Amino acid sequence: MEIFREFTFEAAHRLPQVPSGHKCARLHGHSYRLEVHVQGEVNPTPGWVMDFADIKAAVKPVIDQLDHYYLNEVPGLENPTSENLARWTWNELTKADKPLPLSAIVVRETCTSGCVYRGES
Ligand SMILES: Nc1nc2c(c(=O)[nH]1)N=C([C@H](O)[C@H](O)COP(=O)(O)OP(=O)(O)OP(=O)(O)O)CN2
Ligand SMILES: [Zn+2]
Repeated sequence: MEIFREFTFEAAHRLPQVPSGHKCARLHGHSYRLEVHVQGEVNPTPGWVMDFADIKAAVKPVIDQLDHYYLNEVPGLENPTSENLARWTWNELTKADKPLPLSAIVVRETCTSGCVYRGES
């Protein structure tokens, strides 16, 4: 079964590789929403795949690197598209001592735009 927890953070960015005149080349900000999806068997005793609190604890160091930062200055996020942010988040989470069994990372920049990353290269 797959479970997820949603996180929010505020951050500024600009997209340095967009064509000349594109609005996203200008500095602007988003109230980002980040979903971390985890997959596993349901342990019958607690009745859950994993405690949501354990997902929150694992993701906190990642959110701490993003919230109220200028994403272009975060190492590895020099071109902070949703796609690159999703892949970067996945890579950060898999570097942990006890990595989460990730199944997807969802990044939403706005209410209507976002990206789903499932670990593909
Ligand atoms: N594939 C991607 N396309 C775009 C990305 C991205 O990360 N991946 N990012 C942007 C910009 O960051 C932009 O701020 C968000 O784009 P958009 O959905 O166009 O946002 P708006 O709120 O400005 O949309 P409107 O409905 O047109 O007002 C752009 N593209
Ligand atoms: Zn943007």
